[in-house]
Amino acid sequence: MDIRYEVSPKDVKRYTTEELRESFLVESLFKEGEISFTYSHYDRLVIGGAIPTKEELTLDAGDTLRTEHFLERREIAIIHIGGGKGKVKVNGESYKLEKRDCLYVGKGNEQVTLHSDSSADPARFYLVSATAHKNYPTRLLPIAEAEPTHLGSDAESNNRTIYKYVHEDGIQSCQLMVGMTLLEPNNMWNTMPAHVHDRRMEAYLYFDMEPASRVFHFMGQPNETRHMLIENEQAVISPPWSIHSGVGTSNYTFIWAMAGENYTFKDMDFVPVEELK
Ligand SMILES: O=C(O)C(=O)C[C@H](O)C(=O)CO
Ligand SMILES: [Zn+2]
Repeated sequence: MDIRYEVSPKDVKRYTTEELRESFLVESLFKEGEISFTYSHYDRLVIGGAIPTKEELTLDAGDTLRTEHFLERREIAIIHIGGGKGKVKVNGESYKLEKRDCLYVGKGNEQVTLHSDSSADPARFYLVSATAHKNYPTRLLPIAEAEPTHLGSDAESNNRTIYKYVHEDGIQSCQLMVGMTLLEPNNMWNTMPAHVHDRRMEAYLYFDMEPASRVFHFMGQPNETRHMLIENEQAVISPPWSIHSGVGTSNYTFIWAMAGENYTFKDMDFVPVEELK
């Protein structure tokens, strides 16, 4: 597993572009026939990408977790982000996923495998996992059943729809909160005005982008902002002390996931634009 350690905001003030990217950007999560994981020491969130082709792919604790199986002390959300139809089997029970559907699998499930219906058009799965203390039931939430919240405006170029999957009023979990935000065409900004939530870290996966499109992802303490250039299907680890906002050269979709102290989506400290530096 790719390991990312926590770093102090004091040190980040002096980071070069390369150092910022080494600490916070996950460049290649999606490889055919593999599951790739990145382990962040911020709240021990693990993010991953999987593209099963002919063979199924199995969630495996590897040497990093030092547990018998991946979900021995963890919970996971698996979101289908593109490609053909796929399936996730949990202890032999099969769940069908199409684009934007989310499956939550609780602590203690020993056997989790990922499958594509067609190896010529494989499914692309994003995985996000946090530590867990008890089992919550496995639950599939197809996008058609997820509740949309519309935010922003054309005037602010941030007309977008948020679908919450795993949260206090949705799929129940120990600490994982997960959702997806879609920007309307001609709308490029997410999460501006920006916010921090020192109680929770967050990870963003940007996708649905053309190969030549980029998102300028803004991070850092509100009075010391930095940015990183993000390509399609790349992820950002956002420390609890950092803003997480972006503007694209075109519209895009992103999956946000949080873990940490509280389980309150609305717990955000907004920063007026005039105060950003
Ligand atoms: O579009 C947005 O705004 C978001 O999706 C923001 C994230 O949900 C977030 O940062 C939650 O803390
Ligand atoms: Zn946030």
